[in-house]
Amino acid sequence: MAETRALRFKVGDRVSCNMGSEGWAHGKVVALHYREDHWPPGKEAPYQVELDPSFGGALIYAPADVARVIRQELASTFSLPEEKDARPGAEVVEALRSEVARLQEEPGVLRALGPELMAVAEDGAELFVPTESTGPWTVTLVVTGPTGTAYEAYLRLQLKANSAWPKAPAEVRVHSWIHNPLISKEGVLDEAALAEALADHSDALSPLCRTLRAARALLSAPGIDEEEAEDAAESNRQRCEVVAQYSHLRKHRNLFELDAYSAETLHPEFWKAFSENTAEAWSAIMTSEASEVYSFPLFNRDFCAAFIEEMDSFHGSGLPARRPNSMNNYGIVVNEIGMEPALDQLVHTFLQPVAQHLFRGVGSHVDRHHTFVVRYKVGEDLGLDMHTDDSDVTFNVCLGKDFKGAGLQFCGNQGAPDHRHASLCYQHQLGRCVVHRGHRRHGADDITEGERLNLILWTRNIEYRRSRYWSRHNLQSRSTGYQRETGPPDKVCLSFTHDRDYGVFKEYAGRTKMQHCGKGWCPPHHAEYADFQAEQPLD
Ligand SMILES: O=C(O)CCC(=O)C(=O)O
Ligand SMILES: [Fe+2]
Repeated sequence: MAETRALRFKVGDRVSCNMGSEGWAHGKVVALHYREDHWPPGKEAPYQVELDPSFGGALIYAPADVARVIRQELASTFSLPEEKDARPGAEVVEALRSEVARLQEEPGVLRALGPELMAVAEDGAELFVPTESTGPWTVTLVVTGPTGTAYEAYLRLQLKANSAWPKAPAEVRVHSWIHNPLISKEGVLDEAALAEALADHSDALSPLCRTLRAARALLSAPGIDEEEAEDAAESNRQRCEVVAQYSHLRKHRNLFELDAYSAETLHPEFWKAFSENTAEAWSAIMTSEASEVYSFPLFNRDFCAAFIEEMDSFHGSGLPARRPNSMNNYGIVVNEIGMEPALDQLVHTFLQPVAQHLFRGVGSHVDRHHTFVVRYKVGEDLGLDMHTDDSDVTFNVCLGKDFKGAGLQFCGNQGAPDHRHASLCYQHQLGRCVVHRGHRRHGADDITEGERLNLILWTRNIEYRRSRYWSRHNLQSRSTGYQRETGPPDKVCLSFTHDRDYGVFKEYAGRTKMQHCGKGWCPPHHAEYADFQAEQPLD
């Protein structure tokens, strides 16, 4: 018989279960060593869990006793501790400040910044503006991972502490896009695993230092599921390998450096607004293109040309590139070729204030960013089907080259009655950035001449995603998140990938009919407009 390990929970314990794309659902353990009749002999699940009525009340089972699958119930919010544990804000700030100063001495720490009061935080359902007395605060760390492991390279971490610090441990967010089974899709290091790891480090260390050591140790821990941990480490190793190999082939070394973005590379108007950093200065460089779509000058000409040369050089190197998404065959995820430190600076220093100015709340805080270059050319990818981005705020900068066509079509917000109605056709301009919410339906018209490269930054805000606002626009809430459409869609807003009525209004191009006809899901049945007609699937 296989060796049995003690289970972490007992009957009656409150737990949170990982429901995949639907997030975490709360409930209580109702049975241990659970089995279903049709399971082969020997198969069992460690726990049966009854979900709370607010999560549907179903009986489910947890397939593994690991923190990624089932963990102690999460507090409803991490921003504000229980009242009895809260300390005066000034004390917490002082404690964090002196710990940050000491962290600079810690091996592997390249930079330690903060504490900084968060510009926005969630209290479980709502977003609120923290104050110096409530917190929470963040400390940002740029570190190298554990030496000799697949996580050795540059890492950007953000520690979020509330006013019960250090009694309440910090939440650790890994902004770098590394593969690790203990890091959630949004980049949060598993809370239960962190609590266990903290216990392994001496409490004589300062609490921040202890948190950092525990976090680093966890990244390279074999994990409970060794195979998964090894797969993640391998994919990380491959990424580091590409970064290392390309580091010898870089054409413009400055594009990869921490201070790549400066008065020399940014557009002078942008630099002026950034230096002044007032609402008036930002407003002065913004063009309102349509409701919630803005554009502004970001890069200067020479910088765009250098960026393009770098992309051409990477393509020419023959090194493997990870593609940004399934719709894009020629794009490159630039974080994975070694540009991450530079792009972190672009996002967190320069684009964050823009997002805050344009989209207060959702744009007030940025965690991870997924950044890539897309390339369109006659004979290659021509355009991009209508879609929404898995981002909260998207920045899209045109790098060149010369081209015709390729308008960026905007429709409505996902799930809104007018989400398939046209609102804007934006024409890209060299060095100019268009910025919009990720849930806005948009797509790129085909290029008719030349070649186009754009730098796209998808930014995410965990605070926003934990609040009630997120589920309204969340891709997964197709059942509830869609309101009835007001009428038939505009042709330009149709998506051959997603829509059920594409073929009713438009001819499919080439092979897309075989791939997509009759396979769409949009609009969901309850949101169909009057006299809706779905296309006929192919036989
Ligand atoms: O090609 C463009 O300008 C749009 C690209 C885009 O929307 C995306 O990659 O998400
Ligand atoms: Fe997009």
